[in-house]
Amino acid sequence: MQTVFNRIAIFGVGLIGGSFALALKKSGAVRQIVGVGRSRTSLETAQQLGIIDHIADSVEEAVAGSDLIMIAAPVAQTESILRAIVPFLNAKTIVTDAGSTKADVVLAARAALGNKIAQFVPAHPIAGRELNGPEAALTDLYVCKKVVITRLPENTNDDVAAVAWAWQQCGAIIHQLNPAQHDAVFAAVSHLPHLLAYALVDDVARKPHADTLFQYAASGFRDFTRIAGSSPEMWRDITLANRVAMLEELDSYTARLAILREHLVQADGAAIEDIYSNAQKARHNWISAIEAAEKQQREGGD
Ligand SMILES: NC(=O)C1=CN([C@@H]2O[C@H](COP(=O)(O)OP(=O)(O)OC[C@H]3O[C@@H](n4cnc5c(N)ncnc54)[C@H](O)[C@@H]3O)[C@@H](O)[C@H]2O)C=CC1
Ligand SMILES: O=C(O)C(=O)Cc1ccc(O)cc1
Repeated sequence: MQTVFNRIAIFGVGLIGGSFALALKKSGAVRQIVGVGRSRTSLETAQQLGIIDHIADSVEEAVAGSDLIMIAAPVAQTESILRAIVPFLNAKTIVTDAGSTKADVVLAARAALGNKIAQFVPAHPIAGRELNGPEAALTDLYVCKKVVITRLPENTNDDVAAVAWAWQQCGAIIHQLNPAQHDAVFAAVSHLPHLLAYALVDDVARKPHADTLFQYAASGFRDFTRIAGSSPEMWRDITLANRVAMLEELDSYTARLAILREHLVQADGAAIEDIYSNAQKARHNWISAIEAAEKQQREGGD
């Protein structure tokens, strides 16, 4: 059984790092949280909001006295953050992350940490929203949400258990995948949908009559494009980091669109309805499965 963390350092105190901090504080799983970031103003906001107890004056100060380090910055920052950390890393300190992609993060960690790689336990909370920064952080963001740990062969069971325990204190449910499986899954159900939402809003916004279109856009457009309100920097990094898997999903989706387009050219209502019905049935089944799992979770079953 893991004991309470004495001190956790969070690199990137935004939505994800901030929500992790708030949830751990609420559960009593940590004594002190230290924030490190690239924007002083944002760290001061995090401190005023009670998310972090202290703003680190240096990476050395943040790292040397912490038993857990969480990296919750855009994924392309991972290698430079780890390179800054490594000279001060104690043998017992565990480093983890919350990045939305995993194969690139593991490569970055191997390059930066070298023979300290066993101390890095990669993870990804499957929870979030389209808002960013410490103001968007929520204490309950991770309650009943999945966290995927993509453990490395070098990780010890104790270190993986400690990271899992921290997320469980936030209310999360732990899953495990390998990094390639992880990136293939999230290319399909998270990364591609974000690209599509951005593309649709960009397309509409560039039309000469965009104002009229936005004036009449209703809740369907709002639902479909909510995630296009997300951080462009974060999603640029995810898109580039997972480009191979995303290209595969984009090709598959483009092929489906081409089929649908041909049915439209042919005014083939039966074929269009067949695709729509298949999608409607699959979505209903998916929602029912989620609701059943949530009910079981609420009722404490397993
Ligand atoms: N937004 C979401 O819904 C989810 C995001 N993630 C992942 O979590 C990570 C953080 O995302 P958010 O919290 O949403 O973004 P955010 O924009 O709310 O927070 C990121 C923070 O990192 C800081 N930062 C940037 N570069 C840094 C550096 N070199 N050193 C230290 N701090 C730095 C920024 O100033 C900002 O405060 C990303 O890797 C993202 O892929 C994972 C699950 C969900
Ligand atoms: O806003 C939403 O609905 C999301 O999809 C949040 C999200 C964004 C990135 C992730 O890696 C995981 C979850």
